Amino acid sequence: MLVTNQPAVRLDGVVKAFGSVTAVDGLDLVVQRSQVLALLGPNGAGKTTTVEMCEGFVVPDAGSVRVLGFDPIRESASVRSRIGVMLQGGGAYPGSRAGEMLALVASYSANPLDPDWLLRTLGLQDTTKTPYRRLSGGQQQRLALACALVGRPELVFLDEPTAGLDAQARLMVWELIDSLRRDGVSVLLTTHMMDEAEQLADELVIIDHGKIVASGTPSELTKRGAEGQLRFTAPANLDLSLLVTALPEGFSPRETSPGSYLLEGEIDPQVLATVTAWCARIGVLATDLRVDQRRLEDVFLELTGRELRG
Ligand SMILES: Nc1ncnc2c1ncn2[C@@H]1O[C@H](COP(=O)(O)OP(=O)(O)OP(=O)(O)O)[C@@H](O)[C@H]1O
Repeated sequence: MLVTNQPAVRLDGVVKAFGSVTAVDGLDLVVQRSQVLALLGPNGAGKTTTVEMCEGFVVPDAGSVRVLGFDPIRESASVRSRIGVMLQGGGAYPGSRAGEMLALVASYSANPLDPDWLLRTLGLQDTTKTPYRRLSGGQQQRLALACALVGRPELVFLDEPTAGLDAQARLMVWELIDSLRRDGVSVLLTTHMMDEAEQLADELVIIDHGKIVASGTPSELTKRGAEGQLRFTAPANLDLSLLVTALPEGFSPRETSPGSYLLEGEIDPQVLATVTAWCARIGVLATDLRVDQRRLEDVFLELTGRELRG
C-alpha cells in the first residue's frame, strides 16, 4: 500500500463513549506531515482519549483513525516502530537506571538517536546512573520523553509533555520539540498551557465535550473577532467627533465611564499615532494609555466559558 502521501494523523467522525459520557463526539482532525498540532481543551474535554485512540490503546466506537496511513489497532505492526509514545512511568522497572533504560529502548530501533545527546539535551546527563525510582517527577517525565524520541519516530504523541516541569526544563522540552519539527517529525501534543501552544504549534485545535470548537493557526485564532483594544484616561466629556473623522473607517471610540475612553479594532501604530495626535491637538494629556491584543486565553474563555488549568 502506498502511504507516503498520507497525513501523519487523520481522524474522521471519531466517537468514543465511556458509559453515559461521550468523551469524543464526532471528531475530524488532520495532523499534516512535519507539523506540530496542539490539542487544547479544559479538563475532561477528550484530549487524552483522542491521543490514546491514535496510539492504538483505545478502540473508537465509530469513525476512522489513520496514523501514517494505517489503522493503529489492526495494523499496529506497521505503526509501532514509526511512532513515539510518551508513557508516564509505564513499563519502567523502579530499580533500573535512567541511562540503561534509554539504551534499552534505543536498542529496539534500527537507527536510534544518540542516547547521550538526548540526555544532555533534556538536562538529564547527571542522572544516567540514578535508579528510576530516585528520579524526581520532572526527571521521570523528561526520561519518558527521551524514550519516546530515541527511536527517531516519524510521528510523536505527547500528552501534556511539560506538565509539572519547572521553567528551565520546560524550555528544554520546547527546544527539543522545535528541533523535531525542523527535522520533519510530526507532533500531536496536548497542553493546558496557552504559551506552550502559541510557541510550538503550527495548528491549534480547541476541543470541548469531545467536539472541535475552533481551529486554526495561533495567529488566526487570536485575530478572530475583536482584535484589540486601546484604552486611555483623560478629562470627561471630550468631543470625540474630530477623532472619529481622523481615524480609519469603522472605528467608533467611546467614553465607557466618565474620563475612560475605549477604542476597539485593529490597533496598529497608525491608529495609536492618530489618537495621540488628536490629544495633542485638543491640548489633552491622555494617561494610562494601554493597548491590549486579544490573547489565546480570551478566545478560549469565549468559546468554552472555562479557564484552562495550569
Ligand atoms: N477509561 C475511562 N472510563 C470512564 N470514563 C473515562 C475514561 N477515560 C476518560 N473518561 C471520561 O471521558 C471524558 C474525557 O476524558 P479525557 O481524559 O479524554 O479528557 P482530557 O481532555 O484529556 O482531560 P484532562 O485535561 O483532565 O486530562 C472525561 O469525562 C473522563 O472522565
